[in-house]
Amino acid sequence: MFAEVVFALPFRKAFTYEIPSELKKFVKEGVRVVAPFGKRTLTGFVVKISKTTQVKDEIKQIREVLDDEPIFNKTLLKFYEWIADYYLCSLGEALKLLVPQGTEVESKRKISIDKNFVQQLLQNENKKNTLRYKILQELSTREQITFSTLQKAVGKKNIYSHIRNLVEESAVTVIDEIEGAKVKPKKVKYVRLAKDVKELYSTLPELDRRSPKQVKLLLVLIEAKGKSLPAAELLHKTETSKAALDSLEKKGFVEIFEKEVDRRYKEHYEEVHQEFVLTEQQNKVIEEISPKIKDSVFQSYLLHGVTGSGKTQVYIELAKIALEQNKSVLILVPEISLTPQITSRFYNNFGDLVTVLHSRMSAGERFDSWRRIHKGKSRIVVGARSALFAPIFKLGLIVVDEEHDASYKQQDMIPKYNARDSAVVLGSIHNCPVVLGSATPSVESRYNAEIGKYKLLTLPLRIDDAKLPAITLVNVNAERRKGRMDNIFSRTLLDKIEDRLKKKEGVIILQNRRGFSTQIYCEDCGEIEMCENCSVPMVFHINKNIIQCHYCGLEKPVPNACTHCGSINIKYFGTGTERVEDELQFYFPNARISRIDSDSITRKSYLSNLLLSFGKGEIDILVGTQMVSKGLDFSRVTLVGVISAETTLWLPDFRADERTFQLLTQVAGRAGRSKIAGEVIIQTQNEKHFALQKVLQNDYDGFYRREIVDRERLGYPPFTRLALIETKDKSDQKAKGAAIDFRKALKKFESHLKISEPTTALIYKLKGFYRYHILIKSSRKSDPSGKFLRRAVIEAFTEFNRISRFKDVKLFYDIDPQSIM
Ligand SMILES: Nc1ncnc2c1ncn2[C@@H]1O[C@H](COP(=O)(O)OP(=O)(O)OP(=O)(O)O)[C@@H](O)[C@H]1O
Ligand SMILES: [Zn+2]
Repeated sequence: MFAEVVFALPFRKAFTYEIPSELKKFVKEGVRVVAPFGKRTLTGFVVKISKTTQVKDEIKQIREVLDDEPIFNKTLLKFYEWIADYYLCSLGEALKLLVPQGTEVESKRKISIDKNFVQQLLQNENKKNTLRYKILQELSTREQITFSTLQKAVGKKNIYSHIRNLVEESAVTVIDEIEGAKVKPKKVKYVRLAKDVKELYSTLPELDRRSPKQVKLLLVLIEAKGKSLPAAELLHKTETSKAALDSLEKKGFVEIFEKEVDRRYKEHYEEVHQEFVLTEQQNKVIEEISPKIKDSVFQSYLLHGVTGSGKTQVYIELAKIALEQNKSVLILVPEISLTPQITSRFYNNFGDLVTVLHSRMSAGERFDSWRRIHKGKSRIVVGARSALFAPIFKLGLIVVDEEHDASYKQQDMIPKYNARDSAVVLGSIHNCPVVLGSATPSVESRYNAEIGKYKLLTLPLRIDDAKLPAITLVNVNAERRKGRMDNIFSRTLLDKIEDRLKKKEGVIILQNRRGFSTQIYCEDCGEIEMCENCSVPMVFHINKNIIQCHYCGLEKPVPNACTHCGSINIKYFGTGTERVEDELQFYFPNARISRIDSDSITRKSYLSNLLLSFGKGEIDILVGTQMVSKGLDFSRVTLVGVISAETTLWLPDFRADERTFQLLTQVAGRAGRSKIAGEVIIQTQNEKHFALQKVLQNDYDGFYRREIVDRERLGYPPFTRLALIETKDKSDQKAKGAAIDFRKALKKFESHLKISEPTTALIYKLKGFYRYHILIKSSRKSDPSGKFLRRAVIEAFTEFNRISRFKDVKLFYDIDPQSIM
């Protein structure tokens, strides 16, 4: 018997292995196996089993099987094949998304060191600035080191020839050590009585004289009436030592055994459960979708419901229907740790059937959550982007809440998938409806609704007849001329805040930049303080009293003088959330103000506690970045202020207007969600800008109509499909050379595709790497599925590898990029 195995490596083929007879029972399609690969040992996925093989070369054997039960079946495999094909990665790289991190088994190359001998060699070395000397120096201090650690330590990659020499000199040996899974089920020691109580009682008096502590232990266990207790808890409670317990075990009084515990992510945010009579518009939506759940019919819906229209309750009702049908439910939300309210509402309705999956959980919690889903114990999965890959077998409904949110796109790792678009494919494979919900649908989804690919459903009214908030645009330039600006605040906004503080109503202030001031500028030489690894300005953080790069995290002390010319004439520009908080506290010394941004949200309980306090009225004003615009549902918020609408407006990206419209409409939607009317003040220098005008008029459709015309005229999605090619290297010349060569390799596709010349990326240098971009556009008319575009990129890559001197330059493809910066 043979197994076809794929690995999470960039090889687009499967490798054939023999299944040794003792593993025959366990190797099935859909399990993970450990197998030799080249000089290493790796974890791979079995995608096919066959009786015979055409392979003529030597066939290696599978070493180990990791899963008792398959983690994917033929249906699910189709989905991962689609991911690999569409986002241009290997099937193994796609399947890697399915498994929790830290569960793979791999070999690591290690260097085992004869320390004394290496120290001798080091002393005999007379040249002290050679690479060999540096290597010996590193080796002389330890017994073992991995190749990669040594490479990092000496700052060079090409250490192999030196190591080979050292092996010949018998100073070191190279070993391949297999490292087991880092994340495992958690087992805890439990104790229970091994004899019956009567028998025990008769021995107690005797025992009490010699070992009163042991008696104490037994009494607690007797009290537990046959139930087992965790050993740690038992010892703590009785203030006894492990020795006492061990001795009881030896005497046969108790039994100590291991029990697996379920690690659950603890939610800090809780709401009281509420029952509702559904509104007519909610019922209409549910009536439309529920037959599709019952009959297992795929259909994608765009649910366009204004802010506060009760979309969450629609999802909950639909989930109830899926559960009745014995099916599971997947709810995707953007950055789940920011949306504790929706999670809490699902817990309130479905209790233990719910599990969450997100990046703030520990690896162990995620692993246990994954296994609960796999076993079918957790049937409602609420999670961020990566929850799309939860091992759900009987899926009855997929919801993508806030479908317009950019966080659904994986930007950093391969494959760079979009969870929203992939969710639609997943639904078609599982034959279930997919609901994309938003108050501000993405232009692409709205267009898909227009051409009938998605079905459009609407919730045009707010719950309880609440009115959408009244919005005012405040022109800061005009206000400044009238002397009605106090630094970054307009009088208009300050007056409104004062009024709400008096009435004890909640206020939310948005400034979509963190830090205190976002640029440090020298008035003498005109230079801006830049990051040394990235071509972006350093940001001043007053709380930590540092300057920081928001791209690579580099922190430095605040400069006393310009680092270019030494002048002390330095000025701070640009407003971040810290400054907003600081100034607010100055104007309203008695107000209770809290800040929400990625600097302040460091602990997982912080945001939940903060939102609880805000809900109870213990905090008056929340200041934050876009984090405050996402889904917050507090009836006491009656005022929303935006310090500057410009933070997203002038980004050199074709989605800048869309992002601005969405951000402002969403944050405005936090106000007036209940009986008391809400008000929104947006400060801007561009009040005539159409995106802001459409926010003001609360006119999503108007925004869409105008935007879609521009997209068609300029040849952007949804009328074209984009692929962004990025080259990146520590050497500017090499990164540029690779981009030029890749562009040459693309030349023969020019008649069908619009291909830009290589350009420096907008953030030209990032974390020490120089970046070049090529943007490819493929028309939806001539290439509706994008097949031609993908083929062109793959073929160009093969050609590039053949012709280019810059093959070792890092090269990335991004299909449907969210941002082209
Ligand atoms: N049928 C109902 N009757 C009364 N209240 C309801 C009903 N349905 C939902 N609600 C309440 O209305 C409020 C707004 O609903 P929800 O938070 O789901 O809005 P939303 O559509 O998701 O808005 P946003 O897009 O702004 O996040 C919530 O407090 C919710 O509990
Ligand atoms: Zn940087």
